[in-house]
Amino acid sequence: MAHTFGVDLRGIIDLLSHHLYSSPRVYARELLQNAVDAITARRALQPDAPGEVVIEPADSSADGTLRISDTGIGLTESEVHDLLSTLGRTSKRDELGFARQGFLGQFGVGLLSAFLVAERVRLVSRSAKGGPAVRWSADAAGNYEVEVDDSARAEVGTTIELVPSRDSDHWLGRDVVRALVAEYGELLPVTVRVGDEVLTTDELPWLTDPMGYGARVLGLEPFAAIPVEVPAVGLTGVAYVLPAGVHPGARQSHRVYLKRMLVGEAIEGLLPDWAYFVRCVVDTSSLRPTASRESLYQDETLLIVQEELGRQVRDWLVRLDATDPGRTSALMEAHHLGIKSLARVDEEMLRLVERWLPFETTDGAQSLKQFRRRYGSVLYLPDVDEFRQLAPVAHAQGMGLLNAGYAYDLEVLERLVALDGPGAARRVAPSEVLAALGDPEPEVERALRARLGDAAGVLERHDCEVVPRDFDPASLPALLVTNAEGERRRDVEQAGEEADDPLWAQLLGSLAESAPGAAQRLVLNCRSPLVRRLAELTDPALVELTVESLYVHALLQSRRPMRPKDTAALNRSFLDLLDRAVDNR
Ligand SMILES: Nc1ncnc2c1ncn2[C@@H]1O[C@H](COP(=O)(O)OP(=O)(O)OP(=O)(O)O)[C@@H](O)[C@H]1O
Repeated sequence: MAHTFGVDLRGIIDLLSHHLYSSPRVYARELLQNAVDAITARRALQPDAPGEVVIEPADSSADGTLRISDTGIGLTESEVHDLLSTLGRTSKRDELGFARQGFLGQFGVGLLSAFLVAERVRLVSRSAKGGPAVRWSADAAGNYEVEVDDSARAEVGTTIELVPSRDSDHWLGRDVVRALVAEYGELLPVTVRVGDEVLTTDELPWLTDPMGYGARVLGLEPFAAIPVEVPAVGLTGVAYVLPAGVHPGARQSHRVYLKRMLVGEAIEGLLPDWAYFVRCVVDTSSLRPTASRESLYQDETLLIVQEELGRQVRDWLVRLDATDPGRTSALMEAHHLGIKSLARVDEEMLRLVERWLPFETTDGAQSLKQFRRRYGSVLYLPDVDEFRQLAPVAHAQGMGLLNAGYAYDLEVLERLVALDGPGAARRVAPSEVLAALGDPEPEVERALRARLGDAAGVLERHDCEVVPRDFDPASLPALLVTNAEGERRRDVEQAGEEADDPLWAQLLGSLAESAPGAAQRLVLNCRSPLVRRLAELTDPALVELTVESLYVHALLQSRRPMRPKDTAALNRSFLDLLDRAVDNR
């Protein structure tokens, strides 16, 4: 024997309220949507039919119920039985089950959302197709009654009445209803009134005053408003470029209308990730909403839209560059991360970055283009600290260096090389910068080396070898340079010192020993008066103290993290120097 499923309506309402919709507030949207759809259906039969929705909030009606009336197509008695009393039944799908063009609804569950705030829903309707007026009344337990009553209503259309459930009065009061209708329905193509107040506007506000509207919905003055459209999905709107201060990790949140009904104001996925500094406001006729109607279905079509909108923003950037260079440079500075990330794969964006984006260089902030013009090729260091350490030295020798230590810098420069050839940019090793430094006067070097015998213990303790050189600025006495291998060895050594397990410490120790030569080079500047005086010292203890102090100072300058051994050296040398200074008074 065949049976049909029994459905527990309370269970379904609980499911909707707790798991599908984010808040009972959606009841207002669902009722509005049904009213607008009914008007759309009627206009298909009678193009000149009136189109108006009127809402009477519960606190202004005599019996404390909320009423929403429309001049839509209405329902016949058999439609009431068929559509209102069967879950999932809808008039908005065709025989094949596809959502019908022009309608907002499609699932056949929206009316149930009325039970999120009402204990009883009553409907009175007269169909444009003829037949007597009907009444339908249902409670949240799933009991309903239908009654033909031709005197119930004279005009074609429908009135729905909600009897508030316990603790839900505030959802049906004027202030909340007004706010909800304005939020969801402001742009609907029919007149919607709450009491006497019309809440809909005829024009799309982003067409009449794009910047003003942007400031209103974003809460800040946009940098620019770019008109966008994707005709294939009936999408039109504006992409707002935000002013400085958006975090690249910020979630995208776009304001999306579907057939002029608000889906949400924090919809994701409308633009590619790189465009994190752009917020869209769009209306679309055919992107798919999820069943809660609070977000968009992440399907192939949305991906195509994402790509197309990304392209339009990018084209705008290129056009801006041609027409308003000042603004382009301001924009680049505000949103360089997103634009750089796009430049990795897009040649025109790369050229924009090359022309406009300021990089830190030994000649101050400069664009790649300026820098190339001056030096021919871009010599860069891929590490911010290394750059900061070597920049003053390189600059004093007339060598141009660029800091490529920030996100996407390396990839941008590699792409520049791929397009313009190997001469465009090249990574330099710190040793190359050192090679550009001059040799010291032989007698100064000889005297210095003779003194350094007294500091052998200190140098060994810090795995450091001294290289005397002659360079500007003379005020900089020492420079500490590490190679990657040396850095690794320092790490292994430190791990060995901290390891509890002796076997592990031994293994780490043997790894550290395997690399030949000292891990660090302390480049002493023989032009510095301090280093010259070091060469003339006679007290071995003072030589040791001076070398260790120079080492610690150079380490601090290099901004590398201090290890426990380094902190101990800093304390020791500082206190010893202080001691001597006080003694010499
Ligand atoms: N105001 C109204 N005027 C005329 N018919 C209505 C009205 N409200 C609801 N209906 C009918 O009841 C059906 C069920 O409505 P319901 O809101 O549950 O689902 P839907 O609008 O079809 O889809 P969705 O779940 O996506 O909202 C509708 O398809 C429509 O035929």
